[in-house]
Amino acid sequence: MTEKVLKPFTIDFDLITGHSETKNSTKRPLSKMKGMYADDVAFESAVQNDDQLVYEFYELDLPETPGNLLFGTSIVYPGKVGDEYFMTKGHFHTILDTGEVYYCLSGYGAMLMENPEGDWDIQYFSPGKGVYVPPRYAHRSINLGNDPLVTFFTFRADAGHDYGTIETKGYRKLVVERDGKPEIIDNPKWKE
Ligand SMILES: O=P(O)(O)OC[C@H]1O[C@](O)(CO)[C@@H](O)[C@@H]1O
Ligand SMILES: [Fe+2]
Repeated sequence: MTEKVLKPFTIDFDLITGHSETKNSTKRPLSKMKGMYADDVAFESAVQNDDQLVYEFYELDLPETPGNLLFGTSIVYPGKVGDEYFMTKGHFHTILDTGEVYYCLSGYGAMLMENPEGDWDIQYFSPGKGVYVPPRYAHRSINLGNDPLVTFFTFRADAGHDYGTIETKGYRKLVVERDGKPEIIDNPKWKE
């Protein structure tokens, strides 16, 4: 079978909201994030209450081959579960040796990263900041502000997503609000 030749194309993403008027986003409400927040009681009551939309992202339907790049915007809404800020699930890439670039369009937040060797890091997003996620690092965007955190991302199209590791082990660190400010703490649920 011959591969379809991909033609150049252009897509719109709003610089503030991150939304496209021509594409559909994938939506993750709280109920899709069971077990990911430290406070299970606060989580269950928030799901029962209004099951808020935590984040959504645009990922284009491109062939997942090594030469292609997946790209789009990610929008994490402001909010908390207990004292833990709204965040994405986070993932490793199935091809672990994959880097990814994020560029912040609007809002304020952070990218929390950790690798299988036990190193972890946090980099902060504000408009105009580009964050590099090196190969081997799981990554999770966290909204630390009062407005949506909007980023543009791109990575190799064949990288794949590995959620299993994060779902079973969690992240080593959490970002919670203490005295009105973000603080990084050890995740009480983290398993070696
Ligand atoms: O995989 P998660 O943590 O649900 O977040 C999805 C985000 O990650 C990406 O896969 C980019 O790494 C985007 O498609 C999207 O912004
Ligand atoms: Fe990624």
